[in-house]
This record gives sequence, C-alpha cells and structure tokens, in this order.
Amino acid sequence: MQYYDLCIVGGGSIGGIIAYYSFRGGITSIPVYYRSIESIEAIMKNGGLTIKYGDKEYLLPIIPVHHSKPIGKCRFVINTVKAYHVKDTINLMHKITDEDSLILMLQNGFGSLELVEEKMLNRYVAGGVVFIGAERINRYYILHHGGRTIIAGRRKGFTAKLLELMNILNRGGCDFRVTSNIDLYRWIKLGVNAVINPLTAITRSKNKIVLTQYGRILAEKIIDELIIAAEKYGFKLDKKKLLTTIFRGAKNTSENYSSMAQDIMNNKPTEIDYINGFIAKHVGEKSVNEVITLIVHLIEESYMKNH
Ligand SMILES: NC(=O)C1=CN([C@@H]2O[C@H](COP(=O)(O)OP(=O)(O)OC[C@H]3O[C@@H](n4cnc5c(N)ncnc54)[C@H](OP(=O)(O)O)[C@@H]3O)[C@@H](O)[C@H]2O)C=CC1
Ligand SMILES: CC(C)(CO)C(=O)C(=O)O
Repeated sequence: MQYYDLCIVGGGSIGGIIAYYSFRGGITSIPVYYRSIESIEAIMKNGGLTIKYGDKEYLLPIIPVHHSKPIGKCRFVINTVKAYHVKDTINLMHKITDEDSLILMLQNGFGSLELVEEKMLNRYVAGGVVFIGAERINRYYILHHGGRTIIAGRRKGFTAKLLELMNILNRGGCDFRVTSNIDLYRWIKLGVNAVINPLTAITRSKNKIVLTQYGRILAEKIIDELIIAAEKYGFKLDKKKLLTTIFRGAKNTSENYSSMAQDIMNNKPTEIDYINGFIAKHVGEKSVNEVITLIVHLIEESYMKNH
C-alpha cells in the first residue's frame, strides 16, 4: 500500500492554495482528489496546477486523482470541497486514512466539521478557518488574492499532529496557527463570510464592495444577528471588534471574488444555508439573514431551473 504525507480532497481555489503551501513546505508528492474527469484531464494537459501569486506563476506537479479511484493512504488529509459536497467525500476519506491520520476540514460555515466528526469517530478530525482569498480561473489555474492565515484546532482534545502539519505549512509560507478554541474562530469567520459572501454574490462584485457605505450598513445588521446566535452557543462576541475583523478581511482580499460570488457567476449552488441560513435558524422571525438567504436562493433558482 502506497503512503503519502499529505493529500487534498477538492482541488479548487483553496485546495490549490493548500497544494502551493504544502509543496513549498517540502511535500513534493501530493495526491489531489477531484469530482470530475474534466478537472483531471485539464490538469494533466497543463502538466500540473498553476498558481499565480503576486506577479509570479508556479506550476505545481500535483497528482490529480478521481475520487472513485483512491491511490493510497495519507497521514494528513485536507478537505477543501464545498460544504454541500462533504457528505460525498466521507467514503473516500475512510479509504485514504487509517486510525493515525489527521483530517482537516476547511469549509466555511457550520455543519461540515460536525458531520465528519460524527461519521469518522475513529479518526483525528480537526477544523480550520481560512483567511485567504483565492479564485479559480479555470480547472488548472488559480489566483492567490492575498491573506495567508489559517487557524486550526481539534474540538475533541489536542493532537500534536496539528503541530506537524503547522510546521509543513509554515515552512511553505502559510501563517498556519493552532488554537485550543477553534469554535471561537469559527464564529468569527462565520461573521466574515456572512457579510462578505452574500453581499459580493448578490452584487457579483469583488470583496471590496463590503467597504462601501451600504456594505457597512448591511454588515452591522447581519452581525447583530450573528451575535445573538453565538450567545446561544455560549460565545460573547464584541460587535466593534468583529466589524473591524470583517472590514480588515475585505481589505486584505479586496480584489477577490468571494467563493460565493464565484459560485453565482459560474451558475453553481452556494453555501448560503451553512452561513446566513445557519444564523437565521437561531434568531427567529424578521431575520435579515433569512431574507439574504432567500435572495441568494432566488438567484440560484434563476439559473438552476433555467428560467
Ligand atoms: N475561494 C476562497 O477564496 C475561499 C473558500 N473557502 C471555503 O473553502 C471551501 C472550498 O471552496 P473553493 O476552493 O472555493 O471551492 P471550489 O468550487 O473552487 O472547488 C471545489 C473542489 O472540490 C472538488 N470536489 C467536489 N466534490 C468532490 C468529491 N466528492 N471528491 C473529490 N473532490 C470533490 C471539485 O472537483 P471538480 O474540479 O472536479 O469539480 C473542486 O475541485 C468552501 O467551503 C469555501 O467556502 C474559504 C476561504 C476562502
Ligand atoms: C475570506 C473570504 C471572504 C475570501 O474571499 C472567504 O472566506 C470566501 O471567499 O469564502
């Protein structure tokens, strides 16, 4: 049985960026799993995955693999599929890991980490939040738009495996940190995504739209409800600090189209139910986040049903 140090499940925008930092961190043989044959063919034809960061292009000789044909076990599995595809990756993750492997879930919103923790009880499962903007121009070409921080942690007790992963990614230039309170960071990141993602998706704009007068007004309304939801889970968030983090995030990734804006522009489903929909469920009637969720679903409907 072939063993790999690190595998990526989902080689889109963020999967590509993880491959970039891992490769630069010294991992030269990286299986990256895809859903479609088209992505694998395009990457093979290109001779790897191209990442553009600043004015430089890097060709990463990854090993593109179809999810139905796993090629070996992995010590670290980093899962970067969209939240609504996570359930389809559980079987694959069972096959490519053993009881010593660490799985890191990097989806935005709430639900993905919980699902994998529940379904993979005999594995080390951790969650992470990604403060990086990345855009998938085509199947083999990804733009790194800034930010370089990932914060990760395991909810069911500390594991030194996360520190090993941190060393690899730090060596590669990623500001990867380990926390003992990952849920706090997940709430903060939920605030960032609840503001930036739908506002950029509805307006089909870059992240900097959030920094405008109306962006800021809407941000406050979205965040007021997030604070109510977080309190129900025992987290007391400071509104001013949260808004500062959100606007800093929008500034650091100002030229990025958020992952949700990219979904809308590519006529794909969005993660709205895991982000604003999740907040809305906790705040009852007249929820701003519910209205935003419905608007994004209406936009999805306009292309999914071909009206
Ligand atoms: N883009 C960004 O700037 C950021 C995104 N995130 C979060 O990261 C996560 C990933 O987003 P993003 O990188 O934009 O997503 P993309 O849509 O760019 O990529 C998703 C990838 O997952 C693959 N995939 C889907 N299903 C499977 C499967 N069953 N098995 C293997 N691979 C599969 C797809 O394969 P195929 O190519 O064949 O379709 C694709 O390569 C999301 O939760 C997002 O919210 C977080 C921070 C920033
Ligand atoms: C950090 C940010 C807002 C970068 O665009 C993101 O998480 C996303 O696009 O989903």
